[in-house]
Amino acid sequence: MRSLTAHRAAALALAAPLATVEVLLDDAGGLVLAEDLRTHEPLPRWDNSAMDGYAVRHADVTALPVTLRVVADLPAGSADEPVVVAGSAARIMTGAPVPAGADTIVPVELTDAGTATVLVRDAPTPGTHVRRAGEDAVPGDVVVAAGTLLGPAAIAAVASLGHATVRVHRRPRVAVVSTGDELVPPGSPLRRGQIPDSNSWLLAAAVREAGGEAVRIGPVPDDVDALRELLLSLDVDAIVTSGGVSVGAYDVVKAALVDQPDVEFVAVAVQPGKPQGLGRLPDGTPIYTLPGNPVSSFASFEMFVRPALLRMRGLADVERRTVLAVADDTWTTPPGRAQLMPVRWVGPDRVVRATARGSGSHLVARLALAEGLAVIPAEVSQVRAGDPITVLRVSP
Ligand SMILES: Nc1nc2c(c(=O)[nH]1)N[C@H]1C(S)=C(S)[C@@H](COP(=O)(O)OP(=O)(O)OC[C@H]3O[C@@H](n4cnc5c(N)ncnc54)[C@H](O)[C@@H]3O)O[C@H]1N2
Ligand code: MOO
Repeated sequence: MRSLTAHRAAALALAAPLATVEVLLDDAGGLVLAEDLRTHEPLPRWDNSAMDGYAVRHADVTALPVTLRVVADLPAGSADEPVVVAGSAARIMTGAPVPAGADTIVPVELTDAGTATVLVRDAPTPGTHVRRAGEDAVPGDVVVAAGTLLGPAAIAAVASLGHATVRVHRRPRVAVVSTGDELVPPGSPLRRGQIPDSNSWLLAAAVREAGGEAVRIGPVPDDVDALRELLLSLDVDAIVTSGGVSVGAYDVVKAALVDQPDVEFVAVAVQPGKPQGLGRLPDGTPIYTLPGNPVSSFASFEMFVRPALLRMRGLADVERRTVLAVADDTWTTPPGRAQLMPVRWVGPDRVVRATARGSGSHLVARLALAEGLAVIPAEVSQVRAGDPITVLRVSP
């Protein structure tokens, strides 16, 4: 059996950052920047006021109180260029350029708020409340680096540089194909033996949550030739299938792809998720064939597909944040296989199994309780209450 780590590496190796496109800033959220954005100007661009008040020469406000002549009125956005000479002040609002001659801002609260003259009752130390040009960034600084996920803060930084568009990696378009003659779309009546297809919905939602665009196909019947034709006709960046990869008489995905030279089927030392396939179709499209049991599909997507999609988006860090938690529960794990146990939090750092039935790969209803996936190494045979365990956080 192949180790969990080795199969993760093989899955990731199939992925590369996708081509880049220029998008409007309004459409950039959640995409990954494809180029370093440097500033050519100091940021802030000029010294400006941090307070509504008066721009003064500090030498004029050492003996207090003092009355100064108001020589200008400077709202934010003012293009005026007054000069503050001895005995004068400029009324100034937060964000307006500090006029020549002035070196200190006196907040309005320390004055009589006059407009022709101003009585300054108290004053801060020299230079106070002046936001200096270049204190955020200086010309040549990389402000937003290639590979940055464009969240609200990064988009603000891009906008502050004055860019209306950005070059980003395309989102992966991912086809999700669920297979199995027993499956019908949710909402359809069920005859004996049939169940609703939940995996194509699970995987499509997981693709979207990983920042991809999902093309949900299915459920498709166990027809080897039709499935092969379908898989080879898809024009997408990656394909994820569910079901049909173990050793059953009707394992359609395996049968449809067994002749593909660049697709391999392996047993991975992990529970759930043992039977796996991956590789490339003749046109180079990466394909991940996940086992059909719903918890296996969930855990396999998390382990093998999600990191690959993140890499296609242009991210360098493709790992989930892990939490070192304490088990508040006791369970056994399969010998010689890593275990991926759905867990939920019962305290800030304490977790229990999402369901007392554990990591059974068919427990799709109780999967809804999972907030994390505990990764128990293959060499551990039992988790006891109080043991430290590593948990991937799969919900916010
Ligand atoms: N003799 C053996 N049998 C099995 C082995 C084995 O090593 N030897 N491995 C078991 C393990 S582990 C897994 S995992 C499953 C994987 O099987 P497949 O990937 O071939 O999946 P199917 O047989 O198609 O389905 C398994 C199970 O999951 C249900 N299913 C499938 N697709 C969906 C879907 N879209 N939505 C909801 N549920 C789905 C399906 O009805 C089956 O109950 O094989 C074991 N067997
Ligand atoms: O590996 Mo299967 O995914 O245990 O049920």
